[in-house]
Amino acid sequence: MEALRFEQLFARQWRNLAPLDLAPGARFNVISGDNGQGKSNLLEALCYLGSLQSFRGAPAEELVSRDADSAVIAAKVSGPPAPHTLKVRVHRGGKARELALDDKRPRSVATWLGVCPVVLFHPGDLELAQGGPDARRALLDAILSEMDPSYAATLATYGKALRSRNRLLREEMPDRRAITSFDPIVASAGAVLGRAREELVREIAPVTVRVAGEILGGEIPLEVRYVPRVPPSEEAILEALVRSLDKDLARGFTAEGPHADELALEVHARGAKHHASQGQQRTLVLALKVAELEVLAKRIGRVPPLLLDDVSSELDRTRNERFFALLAEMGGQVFLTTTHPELIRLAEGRVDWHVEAGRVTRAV
Ligand SMILES: Nc1ncnc2c1ncn2[C@@H]1O[C@H](COP(=O)(O)OP(=O)(O)OP(=O)(O)O)[C@@H](O)[C@H]1O
Repeated sequence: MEALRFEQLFARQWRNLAPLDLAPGARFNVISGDNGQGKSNLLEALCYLGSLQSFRGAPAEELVSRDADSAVIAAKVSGPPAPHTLKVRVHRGGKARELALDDKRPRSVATWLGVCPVVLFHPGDLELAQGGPDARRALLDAILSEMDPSYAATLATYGKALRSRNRLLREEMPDRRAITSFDPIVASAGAVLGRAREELVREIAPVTVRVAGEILGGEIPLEVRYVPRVPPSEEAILEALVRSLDKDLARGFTAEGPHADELALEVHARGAKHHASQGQQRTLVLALKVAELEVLAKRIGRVPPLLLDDVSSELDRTRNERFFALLAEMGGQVFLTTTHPELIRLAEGRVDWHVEAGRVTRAV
């Protein structure tokens, strides 16, 4: 399968980066440097070009260099069906960002997002194994929204209806009729979300288990399952909403529906949060990201770039080596940041970059 690749990256006034104009390697780009030098800022620029979001949740204000009013990042992207150029200008002070796709305003944000989707791992993703179900649901929703803009629209419809229903549940004199008027929309949108998530988990679960097994060097009894609160059918959700109305009124929120579904990650048949070692949790999260990459590649017919922030510090030496061996077998362009480039056991197709005080140079 062909890969989507960043062929040229340009940045001006982006965070602490000095003016940047570089031609990344087609396979592995190892970005090293001490703490606080700008490695993640570089990865954030690539991620923003692909997803129009900062993976640190930063507003535009923070992306612009402290002594500038606006920042520009741009890239040439190669890969089927055609090469493209992406250019974004973000401003300080609330002015809307400007997007140029092949030098023209894109027809929609969805058009832009379809050009070069990326898969990102950053240390905050450990929340997927160590935190509650919210982060895991959000991962499923993010993957599905990336693959299908209509999923994102259904998610927005569901969220809006749920918030309205919850607001009415909390009123001093709740109006049952008004509350239940939202049930059909919660049920129909909810069933679409639940079925799509169930299907996605059927695809990512075997990949996650296989990859985690490979990194851990053997079979561990690992399971990845979708556990819906209510079976994802319109009738079942509607029935559950009716059944729990009295309880919902007492608690002031809607208990039933896909907002309460779980993506269960289990080791030895117990939740990874409490029963997996830190190394196993990290492995599981990296394996989930590789699964995301594989599933996304299959759906869009191209391998998206993989961005790994500070991945070498997540695993011990042996597991690191196994992880990099696995990456070497997979196709596609990879960018990874590290403070210890010597720990990155990649021989072929490797280009090293060094970042110091925001200046990015080719390392030899
Ligand atoms: N808008 C901004 N303008 C100027 N400098 C900024 C801006 N935002 C962040 N920085 C600086 O960028 C640096 C952090 O860069 P970055 O997060 O990329 O570090 P890193 O090399 O990934 O480090 P670590 O290894 O610690 O993760 C800090 O020195 C910070 O002060």
